[in-house]
Amino acid sequence: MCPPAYFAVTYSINPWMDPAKPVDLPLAVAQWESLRDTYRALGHTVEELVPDPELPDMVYAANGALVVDGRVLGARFAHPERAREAAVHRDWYRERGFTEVREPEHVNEGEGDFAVTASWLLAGRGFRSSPLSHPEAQEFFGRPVVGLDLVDPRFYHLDTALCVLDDTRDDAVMYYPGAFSPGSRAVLARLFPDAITAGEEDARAFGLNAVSDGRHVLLPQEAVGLFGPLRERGYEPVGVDLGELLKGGGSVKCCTAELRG
Ligand SMILES: CN(C)C(=N)NCCC[C@H](N)C(=O)O
Repeated sequence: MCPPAYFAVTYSINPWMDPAKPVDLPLAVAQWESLRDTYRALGHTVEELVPDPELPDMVYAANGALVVDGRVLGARFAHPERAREAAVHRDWYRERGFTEVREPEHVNEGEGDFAVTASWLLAGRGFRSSPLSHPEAQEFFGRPVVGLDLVDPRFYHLDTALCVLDDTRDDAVMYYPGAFSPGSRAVLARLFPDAITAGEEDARAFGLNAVSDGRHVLLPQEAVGLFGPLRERGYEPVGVDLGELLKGGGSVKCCTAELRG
């Protein structure tokens, strides 16, 4: 995770960002710290990246890379405003002893557009990551990639529309069908017949931008419609308030890069 010490909305690269709407920075920091402390209270280790004053979107750490089995596919950002973040992440992994760190050829925004299930890498395209990043990831990780077309600009990254609930025992996900093309919706229905499907209101509250450890699911507290279906499937929803971070177009998952292996 990366503390939002310099978080601000000074440009607009997604429909949620409005530079005219002020950000309450102390509140953003408090909300972020509460998320970090919740992870720690649940027994997870949290590492912190050092924020850069010139990179206001760095708080969305999930965009910096995809890590699977200890192999790191770095990011290449679609917008110049975020381009310099990619090297910060790659350097962090190298300094931490990760030896397989790849600087990608094609645009990919890390876990923003890649989700890891037990069987596949799900990969979003349409707004940010290049379709060419999909075969690049498949080759690098040796895992089958399932490409999914995003069609609603409000849900510009895969992780704004789909959350993996369990990536070990089975392929459990929740998603918002309206974010995907008809063909991709059919693929999701075929791969995940038992998925939780979210309505538009919970999707707009960024309820799919959640993090699951296989038991607890941390998600925006406003996504109330997802709490019941999660409990029915044996998960424990943990609502968090990240209202200030939503002004940049991200929530729980965007703030959390997962280190797998
Ligand atoms: C899933 N993740 C990581 C995200 N959706 N990231 C949020 C990025 C927000 C940033 N202002 C941007 O537009 O790039």
